[in-house]
Amino acid sequence: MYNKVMETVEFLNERVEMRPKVAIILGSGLGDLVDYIEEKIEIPYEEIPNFPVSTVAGHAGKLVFGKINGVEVLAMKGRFHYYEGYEMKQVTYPIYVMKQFGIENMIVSNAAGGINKNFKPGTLMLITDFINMFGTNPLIGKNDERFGVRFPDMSEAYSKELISLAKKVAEKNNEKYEEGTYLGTTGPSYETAAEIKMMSIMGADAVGMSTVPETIVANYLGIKVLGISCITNMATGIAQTAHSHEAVVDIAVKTGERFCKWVVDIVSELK
Ligand SMILES: O=P(O)(O)O[C@@H]1C[C@H](O)[C@@H](CO)O1
Ligand code: HPA
Repeated sequence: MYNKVMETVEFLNERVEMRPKVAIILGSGLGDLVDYIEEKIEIPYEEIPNFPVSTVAGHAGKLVFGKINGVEVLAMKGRFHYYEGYEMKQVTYPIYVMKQFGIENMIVSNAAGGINKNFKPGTLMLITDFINMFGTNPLIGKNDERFGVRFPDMSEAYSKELISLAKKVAEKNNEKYEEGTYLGTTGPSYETAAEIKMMSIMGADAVGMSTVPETIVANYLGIKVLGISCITNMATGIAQTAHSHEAVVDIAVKTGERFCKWVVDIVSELK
């Protein structure tokens, strides 16, 4: 895997001159953030050696390099989900590439179902911790010490420093947010009411089908992570309405402007 990652990095080094230290992974319906990126260089995943290709509606599938208020960034418009049939090593492959490319801070976002009854569709939730319910871990397999240690610490899965920056920025700009624990599960079926009841007892505030594998690998590699969930619907049993991915994307797009403004303000402070 190490050689494959280096081959991908070499390709990117040849294609772009920028050397961003900040990466942003855009969740379902949140891809409009790329409109805030200037001096864009876009590379579709299919052109990138060894990169998987995204198959989900609402996920475009390209790397976007550029600047936000003068800060160089690398955005992933379209991520890889375990339920698409990828191996965990494929789902998290871009994070390995980011690390070798020089990324130090990663902002990871998602659309999620709200379990905390104080939330409503359109709530932006700062992720303070995760619960891994994928039933597997992206680091399973022989460990390559060039990447990280066998038993990585997860006591600060989401960087306290980045969380406090995000809060400071939100308070300064009157941006409303909540905080909570994100529970990641495989999907692709949405949860049953009984599962949501269990997840609530376990301490989850929101549920989704991504983010946890990327966060585990980023921590393993020594990349600081900030996570933001866009609550697109109340989870099964909390709201009595049936779910659809179209409705999830619709609410994410509608919340997108507030999400983008917050992320732009955070990135601008990461000079
Ligand atoms: O990529 P994210 O986590 O934002 O996408 C969520 C989870 C599923 O992929 C999909 C369900 O509607 O949206
Ligand atoms: O209710 C949900 N469950 C799982 N993933 C989701 N992504 C958006 N909403 C949801």
